[in-house]
Amino acid sequence: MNRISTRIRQSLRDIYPPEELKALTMMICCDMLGFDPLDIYLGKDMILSECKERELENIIFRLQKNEPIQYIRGFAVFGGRKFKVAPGVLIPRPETAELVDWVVNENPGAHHLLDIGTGSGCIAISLDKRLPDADVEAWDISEEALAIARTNNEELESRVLFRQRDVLSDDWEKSPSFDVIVSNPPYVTEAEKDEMEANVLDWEPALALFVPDDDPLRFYRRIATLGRELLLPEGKLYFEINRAFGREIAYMLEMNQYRDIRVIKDIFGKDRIVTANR
Ligand SMILES: C[S@@+](CC[C@H](N)C(=O)[O-])C[C@H]1O[C@@H](n2cnc3c(N)ncnc32)[C@H](O)[C@@H]1O
Repeated sequence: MNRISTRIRQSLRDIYPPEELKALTMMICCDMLGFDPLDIYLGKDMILSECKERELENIIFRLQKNEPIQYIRGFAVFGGRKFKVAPGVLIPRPETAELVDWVVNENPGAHHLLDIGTGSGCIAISLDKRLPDADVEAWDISEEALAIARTNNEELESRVLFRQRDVLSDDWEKSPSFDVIVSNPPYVTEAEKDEMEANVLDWEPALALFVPDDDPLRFYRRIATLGRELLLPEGKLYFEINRAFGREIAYMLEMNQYRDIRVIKDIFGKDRIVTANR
């Protein structure tokens, strides 16, 4: 191992598990400092310029404070595209890319789609890119998240219409116009905080993550009600869910007269997506 890799690993070994640290070290050396991966594998020693030295110091300092590497780099890769991210917005997760795949594969002819709680815009923009004949609209309550989503919209040359909207409020006109409503709303209960890693808890926005313990389905129930007004007769709902609530969400949808309700597992075998027809 060269001196730089050794320094990174020694500075961070108390915070990150060995496998994650190995991947982080490679990412810092190759993607962020610009070294050749082969040189790293061969343990070749490298000299850092003064500027790169300062950059490395800064990266290590921020990682020691548990800041997610995606915030340090300023972007996350989602569905093969680079999305700008910063502490005001949730870092897109691989499970959510599966949600996009389900929507695209099952609705190739959809004309009008809505993403509720868009965050970085990862779902809405991916849908816009993969369904080029469709119009995609996306809502979020957070001005900070919307500013990042709009930057991503521009940089990725997509045409999503972003709106600031509180989905829990009821102060706008509604008429059925959407073929699909998709949402990855806040779904982590306050009780689950104890099991969460510091890099999520200390850095990602609470507004994007948490729901009260006594009302974990609040966003799903609200969107199910809205869906009855906003979806066209054959329209569909797609939710990313907390794996603990698949059955409850399916039951709630049944009570709201939805049909063909399915609970779908993610790549890790956990209940992760619920879909239903209006
Ligand atoms: C779990 S994040 C999902 C972000 C993004 N869609 C993704 O999958 O990475 C939930 C999003 O819902 C937004 N949100 C929270 N409360 C909301 C509300 N009342 N109305 C609209 N959006 C809300 C948050 O700002 C956050 O961006």
